[in-house]
Amino acid sequence: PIKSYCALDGFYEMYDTIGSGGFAKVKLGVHCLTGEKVAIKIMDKKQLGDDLPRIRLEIEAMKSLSHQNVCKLFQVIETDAKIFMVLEYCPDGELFDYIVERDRLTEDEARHFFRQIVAAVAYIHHKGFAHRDLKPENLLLDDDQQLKLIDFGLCAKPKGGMNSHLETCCGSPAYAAPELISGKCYLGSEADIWSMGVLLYALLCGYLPFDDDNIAILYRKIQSGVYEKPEWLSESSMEMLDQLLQVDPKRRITVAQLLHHPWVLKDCNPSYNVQWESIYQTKELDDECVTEMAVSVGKSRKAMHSILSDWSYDYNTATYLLLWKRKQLSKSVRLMRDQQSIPGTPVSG
Ligand SMILES: Cn1cc(Br)cc1C(=O)Nc1[nH]nc2c1CN(C(=O)N[C@H](CN1CCCC1)c1ccccc1)C21CC1
Repeated sequence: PIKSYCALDGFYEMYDTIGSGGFAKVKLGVHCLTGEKVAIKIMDKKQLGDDLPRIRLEIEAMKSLSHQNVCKLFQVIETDAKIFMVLEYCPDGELFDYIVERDRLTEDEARHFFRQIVAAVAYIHHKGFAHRDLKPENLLLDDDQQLKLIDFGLCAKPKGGMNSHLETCCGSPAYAAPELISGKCYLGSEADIWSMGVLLYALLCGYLPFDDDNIAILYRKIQSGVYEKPEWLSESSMEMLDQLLQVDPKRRITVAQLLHHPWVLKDCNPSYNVQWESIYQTKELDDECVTEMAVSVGKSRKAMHSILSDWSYDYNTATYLLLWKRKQLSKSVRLMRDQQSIPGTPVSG
């Protein structure tokens, strides 16, 4: 462990910084009770300034999201000066770097990733959220080529549901939908679909469909909807891109149609519908995990069950979710036992 933060002492061991953005940095951490690696996003409240509400929004959004392709929030720690978000660690970094290293992906590999992006977006839309900043930098790889969507700081949960319009122009210009950059009211879901088109183009081509150093020219290119179609694109890929990159949002494909689009489902066994449903039933707690936690602190299962049912995103929530993640990966559902607390256990070494 390197630098320690007293708020984390004894709960997490801190290691090096793996990412730093404007007002935050992300450090690799280890959750002491399970030994699982986590990514801890550390924000200084003073530096955040009036960005603080964005972080509150990101935290509330991530608390309600539990999906195999959405980066999981395990715990939130707030001190006078800082906010710590304990998040899922993705050891293989950003999809952005994965594409750059390979120039571009084959159609099959692009489809493998695009399917997961469709699943994640369908799920967050179903939960009433639009991400509004979909790009390869916000998609991380875990150690078995599974994508995890991150950075919900710009997401929107429209008051009137997913069919009510938004105004704020935000996100990264090259991925922004025409209606969003022309200052019109827009539907977050439709803007996300456009960004998925830009994302799919980046996967298949290795560069952006609309690009220019001059922002005004970039906007004109986006609003024209005209983009180059390199010769390595198949007919079906071009058709898929056309349906995503429709300038008129009403003519753009919807996420529901994407879920059973032939290009998305190609070479899939028929039963495999894109798993947009979350494989996590966050509601009922896993008995084996609850029991292991109860035993390790000498509480009854009933007492531990009611503590965990509050979902207070404290250390107990993190311990439960990390144990549960281990169980999903058929790893042992065991906690590090504090040697001293069990009488008669010889303290090793
Ligand atoms: C880059 N990298 C290389 C390896 Br190997 C692992 C990683 C890595 O970052 N893994 C990782 N696991 N979990 C996370 C990360 C990074 N990460 C992030 O949240 N990373 C974002 C990256 N954004 C993309 C565009 C702007 C910033 C970030 C946000 C604020 C400050 C710093 C970084 C989380 C916590 C969710």
